[in-house]
Amino acid sequence: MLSVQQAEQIIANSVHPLNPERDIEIVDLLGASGRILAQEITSQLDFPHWDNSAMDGYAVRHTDVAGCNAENPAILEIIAEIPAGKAPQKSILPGQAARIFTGAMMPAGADTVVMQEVTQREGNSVTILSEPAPQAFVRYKGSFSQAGTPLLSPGISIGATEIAVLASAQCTQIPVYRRPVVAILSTGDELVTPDQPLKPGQLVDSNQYALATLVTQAGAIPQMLGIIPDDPEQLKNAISQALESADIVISSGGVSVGDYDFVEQILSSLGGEIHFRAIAVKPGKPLTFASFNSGNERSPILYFGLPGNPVSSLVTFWRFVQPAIKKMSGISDFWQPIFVQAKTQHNLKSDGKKESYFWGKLLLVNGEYEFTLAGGSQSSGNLINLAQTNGLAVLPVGKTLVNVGDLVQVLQVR
Ligand SMILES: Nc1nc2c(c(=O)[nH]1)N[C@H]1C(S)=C(S)[C@@H](COP(=O)(O)OP(=O)(O)OC[C@H]3O[C@@H](n4cnc5c(N)ncnc54)[C@H](O)[C@@H]3O)O[C@H]1N2
Ligand code: MOO
Ligand SMILES: [Mg+2]
Repeated sequence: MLSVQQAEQIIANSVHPLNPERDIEIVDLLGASGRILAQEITSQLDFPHWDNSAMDGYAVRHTDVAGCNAENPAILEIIAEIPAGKAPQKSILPGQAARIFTGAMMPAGADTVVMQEVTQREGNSVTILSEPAPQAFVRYKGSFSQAGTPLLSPGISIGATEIAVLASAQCTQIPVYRRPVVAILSTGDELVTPDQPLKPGQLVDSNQYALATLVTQAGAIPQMLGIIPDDPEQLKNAISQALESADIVISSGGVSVGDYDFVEQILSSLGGEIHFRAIAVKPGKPLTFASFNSGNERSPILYFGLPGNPVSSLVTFWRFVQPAIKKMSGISDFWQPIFVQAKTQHNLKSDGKKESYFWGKLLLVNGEYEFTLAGGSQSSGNLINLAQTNGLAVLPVGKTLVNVGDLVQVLQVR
């Protein structure tokens, strides 16, 4: 059977990131939050835009205050007052100073700011009681970034700090990648929507809602196609409809070896290339991955047939689908799953034949991660104790036991 790492590689090789020319949208500043930048941002502005003061105080010529102290102060004539937002009108000549405030433009002639706390003011003169360092408290034009220098690179995720840079650069129409569209369908005759009363043998379709939530969190647009019965004709129609409009299609259920598991045969009959239909992972063994060449300008459409068991479908989503969505979305870094090392608070046991995932809580305790196994059943059919978990501890193939207090790799989820 294929290893998790082989499956991961096959998926990564099949993902085509969105096209930075074709797959872009223009959004406004606040609309850029959480989006992926598609083009480099430069500015014709220097940062700071002009020499300005970092303190409330006095703009002086350093040569006028060199060597001064409380016993031997420098006394200067104040010839101007420069608040923030006003251009200075006068140059500072020897023996002169300007009253200046934080953020205000430095006047010509001055090269240093003396903070107000080491001065005494009397009418139009100021006494400097302590020598400042040359150029103290001046933020020089272009010293943070010069005009024409790239400010933001394509492929980054846009958050508050990037929005601050875009606003400062007066960039209000921002080219971002469109969000990938991910179609989601649930298969199973036993499934009903959450608002329907249950008849014997029926079960609520929880996967569709959990997967739609995770798709949104991954930065894509979920297209919920509902519950499709275990009927080859209806399933075929639903999947071919999903392939029309989506970049990625996710189904849950119908990928095992039962008489009502039709997903693989339908993918083949629709011309999909099946890359694998089982991997050595627990839970999630029957994960099925296929791609469809759309023939035209579009990149291949990826199909993930997730196992129906609720935990299996979420574990395989976190481990395999989420990185694929992120890589497709145009992000250049940080699309890979994040693993941390944690000290386990419980023994973790596996038969060593498959890479095994255990769900629980990852907590930072005194700067070190601890993993606490979720209480109750670790059955892939038990979604109840998956709530409020945020980590999946991983035992690789060949590892049958991790003892309490030993380190284990944990995949961060949520
Ligand atoms: N003879 C074998 N049987 C099974 C094997 C095997 O190797 N040999 N593998 C088991 C494993 S492991 C898994 S995982 C499941 C995968 O089954 P399917 O993907 O075919 O899924 P279904 O049979 O349709 O459903 C399985 C289970 O999950 C429930 N389910 C399905 N969809 C949803 C949904 N949208 N929301 C909530 N729950 C759902 C369904 O009712 C079943 O209980 O196969 C094993 N069998
Ligand atoms: O893979 Mo199944 O997911 O073990 O229940
Ligand atoms: Mg089945």
